[in-house]
Amino acid sequence: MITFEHLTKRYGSFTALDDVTFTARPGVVTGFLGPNGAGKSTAMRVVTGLTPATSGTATILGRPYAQLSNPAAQVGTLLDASAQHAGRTGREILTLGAIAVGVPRSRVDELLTLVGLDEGESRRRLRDYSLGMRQRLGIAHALLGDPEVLILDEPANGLDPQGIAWMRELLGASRVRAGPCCCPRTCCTRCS
Ligand SMILES: Nc1ncnc2c1ncn2[C@@H]1O[C@H](COP(=O)(O)OP(=O)(O)OP(=O)(O)O)[C@@H](O)[C@H]1O
Repeated sequence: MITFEHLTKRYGSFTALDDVTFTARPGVVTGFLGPNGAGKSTAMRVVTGLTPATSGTATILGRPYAQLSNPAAQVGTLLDASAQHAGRTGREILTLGAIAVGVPRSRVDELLTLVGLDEGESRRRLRDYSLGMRQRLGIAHALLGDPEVLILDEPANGLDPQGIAWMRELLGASRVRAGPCCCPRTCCTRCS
């Protein structure tokens, strides 16, 4: 569960978040929608402790991120798929992550398979990855500790259609669809 209570974030005189209150419930995929500049990424940065709030609170599983007892097993984040050392290979990045959070190296192989980065691709450097490959690696990184909560900022950005379908499956989107689809297009994935 993620909870925002009266969260406000100001950059100087500019208000990026203004008194935001909501709860993202467990077992549900909660989409965070809004126009460019609405403050979506800012909210995710605040709840993951990367940016301090001006006022109000943001908690994960009832605690601020910094007070989580075992953060990797509690929350996985993908906020910027390119925010890794560009000279490291995908496998090196995941292996370093696995060491940092204390999970076995076998988890790296499991996740590389899960996200579809095969042996050849996992040995290429991040700077040579496409955006979609970076996203896949970032998702693997977020899943390292098998966390209870996932916070993903535009995770489908750069994924091909097959990748988007895979992402929907991964997030269990089919389990949380509410109501019948009213889309008149036969190509709509909700109708198929
Ligand atoms: N470090 C910063 N300093 C000043 N202003 C910032 C900073 N970070 C974000 N902002 C501003 O806060 C507002 C919200 O930005 P944010 O990146 O959270 O929006 P967003 O909803 O994620 O947008 P997008 O859909 O384009 O990704 C924007 O107007 C942005 O310019």
